[in-house]
Amino acid sequence: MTTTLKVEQLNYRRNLKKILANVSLTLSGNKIVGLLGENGAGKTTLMRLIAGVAKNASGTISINDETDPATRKSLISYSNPLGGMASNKRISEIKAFYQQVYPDFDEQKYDQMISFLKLDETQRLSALSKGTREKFVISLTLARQTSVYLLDEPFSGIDSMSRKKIINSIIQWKPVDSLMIISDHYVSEIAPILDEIVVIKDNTVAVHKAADAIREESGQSIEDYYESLYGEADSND
Ligand SMILES: Nc1ncnc2c1ncn2[C@@H]1O[C@H](COP(=O)(O)OP(=O)(O)OP(=O)(O)O)[C@@H](O)[C@H]1O
Repeated sequence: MTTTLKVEQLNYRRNLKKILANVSLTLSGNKIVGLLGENGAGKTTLMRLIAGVAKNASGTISINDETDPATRKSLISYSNPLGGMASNKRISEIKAFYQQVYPDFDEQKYDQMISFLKLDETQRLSALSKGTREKFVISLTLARQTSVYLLDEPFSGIDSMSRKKIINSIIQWKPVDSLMIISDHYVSEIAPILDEIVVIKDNTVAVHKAADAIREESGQSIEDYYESLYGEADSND
């Protein structure tokens, strides 16, 4: 079944500060969507709201017309940064925990990924470098077989060679008919795998376009187009 994620009239404040306003977005089909925006634009917040980790927003979020938060959660694999895990836990123990909690966890796929990413399962969380920890989070997130994947800056600490390797492999790890949303500041690196672009600017969705349409209509690369949104006068927004 093709996945449809619908966000309607989402408004979210934190400590009285407006973070997201009137966010409406429909993403549908077997796609990889780039979620772009400056630091503090609200990308993580939007992912956390979609994933049901952040609460108390007004508006509705549905996946395949399912709005119930618990059902929605079961359809989403979110790249949780493992902040709640005890740092003395080994990779193998955290994987076992994921397997227990998520019936959709595909062990074979996980094994393929940790071998591809050369992770040592005996290492403790506290001993992992930033990049290695991110590789582990990517493996855990993509090992689940879900309708929606939310990858929040998954490669920020990963060295450039591994990053390219992972980006090139994401298409084969992503289940057919699933929807994947990736936020990243390395726009030129992820651009080749993106089907659509969503830009969060001034607390809302400023752009939602197909990547090919951007290239054809503007004659620019995704990165140049994205940067041009900030170079021009705000009267264009
Ligand atoms: N725990 C928090 N308490 C108060 N405000 C917060 C908190 N976390 C985020 N915010 C605010 O919410 C806004 C959006 O932050 P968010 O982390 O969603 O941005 P982002 O687009 O993901 O940024 P980045 O690219 O730097 O990761 C920012 O103004 C930020 O200051």
